[in-house]
Amino acid sequence: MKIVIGSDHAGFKLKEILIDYLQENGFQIIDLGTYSDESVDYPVYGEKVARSVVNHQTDLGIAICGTGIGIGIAANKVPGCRAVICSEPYSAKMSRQHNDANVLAIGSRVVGVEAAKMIVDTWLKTEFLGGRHAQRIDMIRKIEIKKGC
Ligand SMILES: O=C(CO)[C@H](O)[C@H](O)COP(=O)(O)O
Repeated sequence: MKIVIGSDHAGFKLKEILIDYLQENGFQIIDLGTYSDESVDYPVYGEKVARSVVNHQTDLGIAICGTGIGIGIAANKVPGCRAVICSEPYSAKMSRQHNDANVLAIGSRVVGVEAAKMIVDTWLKTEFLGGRHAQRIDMIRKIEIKKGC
């Protein structure tokens, strides 16, 4: 599975740790930056990660900023992106099963490294259930069309 990952400066260190962790576990990683802890703007990286997934260059995306909130909001502005901001594994699991979330946003200032690994593990191994949930995803897509996205 090909995973795209991106962060701002606040998420940089956690991004590097998760890249090593995921590569050790057999995932192919595309790292869209940032590449240091010099201050940058999270919307740039949220958009990059979301576009990579929505354009099918990668299967799923991980986006990290200080809280996960800003980068998750930015990612969700890209039509077709369903980013979820998660700080515990239950929501990570449900976001895949029910919402077919395609980007996971994590707050490096909110969750510790081991918790982040657990959230990522859960999210990546859980599959979308389809059925009634697929109809609801279709309704979300229709909202995007209505907005003229
Ligand atoms: O969490 C974030 C957005 O939701 C950012 O990482 C955070 O706002 C960056 O803050 P600073 O520039 O003070 O390091």
